[in-house]
Formats: sequence, C-alpha cells, structure tokens
Amino acid sequence: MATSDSEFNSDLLLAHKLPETRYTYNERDVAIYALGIGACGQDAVDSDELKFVYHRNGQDLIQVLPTFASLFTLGSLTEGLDLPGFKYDPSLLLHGQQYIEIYRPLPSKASLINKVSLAGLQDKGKAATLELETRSYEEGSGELLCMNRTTVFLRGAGGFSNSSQPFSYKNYPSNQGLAVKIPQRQPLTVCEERTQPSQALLYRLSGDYNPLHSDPEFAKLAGFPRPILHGLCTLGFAIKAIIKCVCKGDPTAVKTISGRFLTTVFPGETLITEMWLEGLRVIYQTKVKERNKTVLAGYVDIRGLSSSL
Ligand SMILES: CCCCCCC[C@@H](O)CC(=O)SCCNC(=O)CCNC(=O)[C@H](O)C(C)(C)COP(=O)(O)OP(=O)(O)OC[C@H]1O[C@@H](n2cnc3c(N)ncnc32)[C@H](O)[C@@H]1OP(=O)(O)O
Repeated sequence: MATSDSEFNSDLLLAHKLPETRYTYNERDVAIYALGIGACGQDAVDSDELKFVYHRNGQDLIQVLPTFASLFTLGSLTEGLDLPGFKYDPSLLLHGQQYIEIYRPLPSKASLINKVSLAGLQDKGKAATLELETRSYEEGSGELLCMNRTTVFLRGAGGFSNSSQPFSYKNYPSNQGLAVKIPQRQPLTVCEERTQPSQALLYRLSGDYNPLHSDPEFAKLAGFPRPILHGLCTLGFAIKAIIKCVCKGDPTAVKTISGRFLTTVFPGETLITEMWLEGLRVIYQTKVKERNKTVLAGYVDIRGLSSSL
C-alpha cells in the first residue's frame, strides 16, 4: 500500500533489500568492548572480570560478553541508513530497544556475514520506530551465531501516514516482544556500578562513533545539555551485572537479552541494576542513582541456574 504522502512509499520500502554487511573481530576488540562497558572498572584488576579483558599467553581464551553481539549490527544504522520511500533525520535518532538471541557461545575472534532485513516500522505521530533484524553467520562454516533486533526511535519522523490508521508493519513473531512487567516484590539482588565521565569516549572505540556521545555541540543540537551515553553501553553494564550476580560470572549462560531504553544516561552517572528471577528469566531494571530515574528495563533468559540461588 503506497500512501499519498510523497516522502513515504511503503511499496518501495517493503520491497527494498538491505545489503549484507561484514563484521570481523579479534581478542583486542573483545577486550576494548569489555572495558567500554566497565569491566574491571570498580575493583582491582584481579576481579572476576579480568577474563573479559585479558588472558595469559597460551592459557585459555579471552571470554566474550554476550552483549558483544550487539556490535555485529554496526554499519547498518550508525552511519545512517538509506531507505527508499522513508525519510528521517539521523541526528534525531535515539536507540529505543535491543533484542538479542545467542545460539552458541561467541568465539573470541571471528569473521561474520550479516543478513539484514526490515523487521518493523511504526508511525507514532511525533516519531517513528524502525526495527532492523540482523542475522550473523560465521564465514566459512556458515553457522548462525546470533540474531539482533534493533529498534530506533526517530524523533520528528512520524505523522507520515493517516493518523486515524497509522502505518504499522511488524515482521516477526509476537512472542518475541520486549514488554516486561517489573515485579512489585523486593528484587532478588541489586548491583551498583559507577560509569566514568569518559565512559562514552571509551565505549565509542568499539565502533559506534555517533557524535551524540562525544561532541557537546552536536548533543545540544540533538536536544541534550551534553553528550549522552550509548544505549548499548548502558545495556552492557546491566547484562554484565546479571552475569555477575545471577550467572556466577558465566557469560555463556545468557540465551536471550531484551532491553528498552527509557531515559538517557549521562557519562559519570551511577547505574543500579535490580534483578528478579522468574523461572529461567531474569527481569531487570536499571536506574540512575543520582536522579532516581529508571533508564532501562527488560529481561534475560538464561540456560540454567547456579545452585547458590
Ligand atoms: C550498533 C547499532 C546501534 C543502533 C543505533 C543506535 C545509535 C546510538 O548511537 C544512539 C544511542 O545510543 S541513543 C542513547 C540511548 N537511547 C536513549 O537514551 C533513549 C532513551 N529513551 C527516551 O528518551 C524516551 O523513551 C523516548 C524519547 C525514546 C520516547 O519517549 P517519549 O517521546 O516520551 O515517548 P512516549 O510518548 O512514551 O511513547 C510514544 C510511542 O513510542 C513508543 N516508545 C516509547 N519509548 C520507546 C522506546 N524506547 N523504544 C521503542 N518504542 C518506544 C511507545 O510505546 C509509544 O507507542 P504507542 O503510542 O504505540 O504505545
């Protein structure tokens, strides 16, 4: 169905095939990512998190945090996505949600081929939400390693369809939603971690160079008093807390990750992640201590439970 709006053409948009992308990484990238989400940032370097940033020559391999998989989508959205039939201003883009399924433990180095497709587009009036699905296959074996579904919230890009029947396209099963109800009872466990004032400058070295996180002038034009933290950096802190507190430090215990970014985080703020267990699902929410605001909420499905819980 094509609408009368000259900017928006759903026929063109839905027929468009997004190009494959490639992502190659090694142990150095894995370590830089882990440092970017605060690994070894709170305790002395002999903490449990050393395995994410260092391994002795010839002994074991560096361990890969499951949220590292979110980087495989770099290149699809961060450099501005050209979609025929749909226009938006990339400087007003905010990361809205992230959903990740991990099918087998992430290797410490790999070369991946990403198949990218449009998973959703919604006209929210003042904004639009755009969802991209990325399936990452290991080059050579062709094995499917993981799937990411990235939702971006495009401020100012809504209102392109009939307001009495706003355009809504979703191309994935409804049971893969992100909706989460935070339990009313006390959390099972809570983890507090301070981000560094330089956190976004460190995190960006993993490949998301969006100036919203580093350039004060750009941040002001985008409506913020100063650069904000990458959503995926906040998500990385939260999931690392779950691995530490619920999964006994085992990053391979994580199967599925979902998170919705509710409010922006500023580098230097303290993140408090509260966790509840429901079967093999960890429901979590992350608050900024200094402003007492919930910034992220979601769930993590795990493969098994540690006996001490
Ligand atoms: C490696 C690949 C990377 C991918 C690219 C990412 C690039 C990065 O560099 C960019 C970033 O990291 S930006 C930083 C992280 N994100 C944020 O800080 C955003 C935080 N969230 C907000 O500010 C608000 O929730 C806000 C502004 C998002 C929405 O708040 P409101 O305007 O108040 O919206 P509201 O009126 O409550 O809802 C309107 C409709 O939108 C839906 N919605 C709300 N929040 C959403 C969110 N976070 N994600 C998806 N949808 C969302 C609501 O459900 C509502 O829809 P409906 O009317 O149908 O219920």
